[in-house]
Amino acid sequence: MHDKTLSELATALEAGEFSSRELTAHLLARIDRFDDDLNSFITMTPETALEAADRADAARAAGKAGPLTGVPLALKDIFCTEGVKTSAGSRMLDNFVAPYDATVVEKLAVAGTVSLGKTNMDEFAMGSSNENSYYGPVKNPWDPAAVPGGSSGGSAAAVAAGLVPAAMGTDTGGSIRQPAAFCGITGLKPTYGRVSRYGIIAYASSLDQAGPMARTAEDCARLLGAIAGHDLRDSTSVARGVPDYTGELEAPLTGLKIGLPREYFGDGLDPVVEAAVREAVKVYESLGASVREVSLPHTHYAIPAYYVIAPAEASSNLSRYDGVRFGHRCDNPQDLIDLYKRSRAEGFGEEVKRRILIGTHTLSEGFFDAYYKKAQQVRRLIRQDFLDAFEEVDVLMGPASPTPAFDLGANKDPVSMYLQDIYTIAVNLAGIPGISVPAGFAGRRPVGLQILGTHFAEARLLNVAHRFQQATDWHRRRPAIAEETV
Ligand SMILES: NC(=O)C[C@H](N)C(=O)O
Repeated sequence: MHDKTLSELATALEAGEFSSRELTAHLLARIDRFDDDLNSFITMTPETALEAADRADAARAAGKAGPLTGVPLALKDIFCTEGVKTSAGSRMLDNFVAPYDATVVEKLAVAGTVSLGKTNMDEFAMGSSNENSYYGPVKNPWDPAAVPGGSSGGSAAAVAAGLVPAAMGTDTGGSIRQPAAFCGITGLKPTYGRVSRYGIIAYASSLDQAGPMARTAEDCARLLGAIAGHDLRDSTSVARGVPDYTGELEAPLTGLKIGLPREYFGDGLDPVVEAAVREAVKVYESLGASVREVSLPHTHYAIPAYYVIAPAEASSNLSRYDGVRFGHRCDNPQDLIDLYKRSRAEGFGEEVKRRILIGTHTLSEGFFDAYYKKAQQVRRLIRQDFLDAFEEVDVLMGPASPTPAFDLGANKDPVSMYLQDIYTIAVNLAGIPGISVPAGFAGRRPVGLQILGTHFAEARLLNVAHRFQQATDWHRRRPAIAEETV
């Protein structure tokens, strides 16, 4: 069963080949068997999963099943789930049981999906390797010496290893697309405002966006349809109808105009990654697309602008963890200041502290204009680069990451880790959608092709990705662990 994609599982459930309970029990057994080593889950919820599976089977028997009824999945541990620990990968929230469901969680439950548990992640989504988790690093299912990417590394690894057909991630600067690329799966970051952020633990509120991670674009289309939409509880969610994202998957690509940003093929790009991306572009030409070079001239400002804006917003969002209301509280505080100081010193990890310090500094009096305001101005220029490019072409293509998955422990210096985000973070600054699809290998390690579209062009991106997956089989390749039986 675990060799099937989410869409294939939905069809099999509908045909009565097996029940949701059987499928759920099978995947829970796989997680039990393989995840001690992989470490892709922080919390498993087997009892509630089996109950949800039974409800799904009952709904189907009563003729009330929808397209996702009974389909198992997992949630990054950043989505609040009522009655379940929601840690954000941090010691600070190790004791936090969310009192309510995030909108995404609620919508997935209404759609009849079955959550198996909460996946590992970089602490508060800060990282590109999953090495910043309080719960330890996650291994890449393709190669245990490699990282799975981050921050949604647990979600990506769980899908690649065949523990779940899909998982939810969040992407502030690449956290869905880069781990998807490193683990050889498909990951979509929707337009900012497409999916409600209500109940998602906030990192950088003007950049955070949730999206699906699965094996195929078709699977992502089904899931996006279930989670997208306006939400009165998130004022940044956009009041705009949700199209049927599966409806346009098959549209032919004749006449599609592809732009290759010159800046995405420069220094620092691994030649094997570049070759895979260029091969993928040739596949598109054979499908009737035309290709031209374009320029996104402010690309090199994206990392500095992001690493001012994201820490600034994080320093403000993370000020709520004070040891008073919830989260980690130090033992025997002497007074209020001691309580704040020690609770925060003990609860946060190193990278989170670094970003709080940077963010607090850039927002402080005398520095705000020089850093934060300037970064916001640069952000506008970056957004304009994309809008100009989309006047000329329909989609942009390039690598999701400059290298394939790197070795655990290889990027100890924070700046070299930040440089990993070179091709993904401008997309968040601009608010546009992006998808990473499997496009080859560098040795055993997968390579991702990133496809970008203008605001709310998700249906087009999914169509472009789906057609590629009909013409190639990279997304069908599986690591040895996914072939192993329990
Ligand atoms: N959260 C993300 O999208 C990952 C990014 N590397 C960051 O650390 O901010």
